[in-house]
Amino acid sequence: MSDDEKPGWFGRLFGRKGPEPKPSEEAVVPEPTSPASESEGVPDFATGADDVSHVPPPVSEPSPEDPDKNRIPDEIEGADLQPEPQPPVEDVAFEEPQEETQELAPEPEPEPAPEPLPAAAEKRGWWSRVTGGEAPPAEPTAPAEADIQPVDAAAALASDAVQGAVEGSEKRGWWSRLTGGLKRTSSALSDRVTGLFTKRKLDATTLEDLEDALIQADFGVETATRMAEAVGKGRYEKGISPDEVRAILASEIERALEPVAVPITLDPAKKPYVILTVGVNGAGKTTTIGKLALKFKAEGRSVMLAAGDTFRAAAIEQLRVWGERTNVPVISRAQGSDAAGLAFDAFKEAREAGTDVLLIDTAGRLQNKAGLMAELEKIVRVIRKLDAEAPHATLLVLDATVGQNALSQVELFSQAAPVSGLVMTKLDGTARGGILVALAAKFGLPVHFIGVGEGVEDLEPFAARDFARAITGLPREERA
Ligand SMILES: Nc1nc2c(ncn2[C@@H]2O[C@H](COP(=O)(O)OP(=O)(O)OP(=O)(O)O)[C@@H](O)[C@H]2O)c(=O)[nH]1
Repeated sequence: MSDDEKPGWFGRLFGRKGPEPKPSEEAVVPEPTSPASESEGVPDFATGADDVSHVPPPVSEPSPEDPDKNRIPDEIEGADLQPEPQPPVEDVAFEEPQEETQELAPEPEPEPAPEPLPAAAEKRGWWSRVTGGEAPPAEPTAPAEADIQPVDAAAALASDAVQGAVEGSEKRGWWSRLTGGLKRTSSALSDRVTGLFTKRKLDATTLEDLEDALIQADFGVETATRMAEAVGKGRYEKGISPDEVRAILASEIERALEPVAVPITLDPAKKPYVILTVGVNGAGKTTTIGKLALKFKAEGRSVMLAAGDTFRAAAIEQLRVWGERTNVPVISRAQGSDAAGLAFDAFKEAREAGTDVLLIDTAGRLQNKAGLMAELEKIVRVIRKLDAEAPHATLLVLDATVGQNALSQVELFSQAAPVSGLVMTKLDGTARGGILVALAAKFGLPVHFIGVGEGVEDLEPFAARDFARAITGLPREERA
């Protein structure tokens, strides 16, 4: 289909979306009032990349009547990297850690008392299918060490969050969780498709409206255009049912996502296999680490956690509670300690204990963005003193509710750490789950896991076909 056959297609596409838009994906995609989607409230983690020059800022055109009307409030823009009213990190200076492991003080009384692993932990099968590896022998016991200062209210909150994640998992299958989690996106999309294609002949206006719906779901302009064109191909002035449209969209989405649906593969020769997790605060790093720890353990792998978000006491405590609940040792130090030194010590300890997987948490917020990036670079540099190939995987955890801002977060974090794959959380909290497709189109980074809820079973390996069908409201199709 040529542009001549679609009068007003691109004119409308680019002309209506802003006064002076550029013909690029980011310039055209509107963010209604904030970097996050309209439905998510006011996340304080919605940015993290305001100095990435080639990524345009979210829509912030002043209104002629009220210049402040569309201004992005300071508390949203860049808030994840603003100072916190916490004691400052003491040692941001690059003091490389010495070989000696620091003495760790006795661990405080665990609070609350750890509970047995949920049934999910005993479930096997999916992880084997994904990792393909043989389950290693039983876990050697490594000492749980910590010198965390007691954190009262924060600890209680963190414990509640972990408790909710563990207990909030009703016994439902993944497909049901996935479709439930993607409901907001799929309903919005499906309603538009039904409205547009019921008893109507397919014309340019209908396709433009479809394209708008896809853009609103954060698929990105390029992908939305391609998908709308696929629907229109050879069908002008003919009838097409909403289900046919959904099927075409699903197949386009699957095609775009198939190359990035790559499972994380743990190399058993690397002991420990070091996984660094990065991302802005609130994206779900700590929760993801806890859920992954549970999954790895369920496969019989031994796991150790490193509480590398030394900036926030609550983050340390949250990881400690995850460690208790999953019966996994957590290496931590007092708030404000050097995160790179902690990562180094944890690596050494995991190696000495013969641990299979070391999951390192990191801060998502520091006193400023440069500090955050410097800390990540330092962690990577320091653990490479023990193994030049470490970290063996660096997972960037992205919160789907930040919408197009996820694109700039990938660019920002990739500058500081060797991001090897993505985990997208909170797809249940947005009607704009198409962001995953936009990310795939732009970066082609492997998407290892997606999260569709707070429960431990709400994080699963990413499968392109299931996602494509769930997001378009189609029933599951079993592969032959
Ligand atoms: N609805 C929903 N909530 C999620 C999902 N993943 C994580 N969360 C919740 O998001 C919140 C933040 O998660 P954390 O794991 O604390 O995020 P973080 O990136 O470690 O944040 P900091 O510790 O602040 O750096 C918690 O309440 C989680 O339960 C998801 O897929 N869906």
